[in-house]
Amino acid sequence: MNADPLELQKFSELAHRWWDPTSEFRPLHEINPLRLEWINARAPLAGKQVIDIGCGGGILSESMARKGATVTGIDLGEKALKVADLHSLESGVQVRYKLIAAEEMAAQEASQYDVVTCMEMLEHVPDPAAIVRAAAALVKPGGHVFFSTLNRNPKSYLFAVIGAEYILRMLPKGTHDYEKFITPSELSQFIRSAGLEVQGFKGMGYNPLTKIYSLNDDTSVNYLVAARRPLEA
Ligand SMILES: C[S@@+](CC[C@H](N)C(=O)[O-])C[C@H]1O[C@@H](n2cnc3c(N)ncnc32)[C@H](O)[C@@H]1O
Repeated sequence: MNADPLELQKFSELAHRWWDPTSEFRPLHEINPLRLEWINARAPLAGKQVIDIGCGGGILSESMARKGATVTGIDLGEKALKVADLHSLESGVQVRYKLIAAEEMAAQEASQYDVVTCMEMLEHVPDPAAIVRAAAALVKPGGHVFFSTLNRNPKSYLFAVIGAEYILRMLPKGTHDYEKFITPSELSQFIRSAGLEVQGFKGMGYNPLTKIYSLNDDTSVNYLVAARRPLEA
């Protein structure tokens, strides 16, 4: 199984606070409108079949469903999925949540999705390239795949680990393991090896003075990447 039990446990222990915008999940709540609009601008979501890999409590999944997509969210965290299901019941926003590995879902539902998203998840798995391959298998020819993760360099260590976990205390200590961060060139290689085309990168920055996140062209810490499965000849 391509999963680290300790990583899953970390998110499980906090799962009941997933939808509390002042909790450890505050950064996900704050970046969500930015990533949602970025995705929706590249792949208008209304009417699309979407799968969200590593969906957690469903912050992105629900927001994509609100845009009119039919969304499936998958994760290996049982508690997070329970929270996601409960929240969907409360909000009335329908999402199909499933406890299943991305690789297994890819074997069951290959080429079924117009859009595949996998945000803030690759840096928590032992074999991120296998998740990228699963995403490539799930998307239809011509469909879109979006990833976000953390770059690996001294600046990202300083900002994403020391800054976010120890100085600003935005995230619990130990949330991120620097060794698992992925450079844009490594991720590009995973994407191309999986048969997808890289469409573009976007950086995401945080200003600790204004406490505001924004999208920019600086991919040195947090970044997103858009990819596409070529139309078959
Ligand atoms: C930082 S959270 C991101 C949640 C969501 N993608 C978002 O951005 O709002 C990471 C998620 O990845 C999930 N995860 C970690 N390892 C996984 C694996 N091997 N397969 C599926 N999900 C995994 C965790 O359970 C958690 O829900």
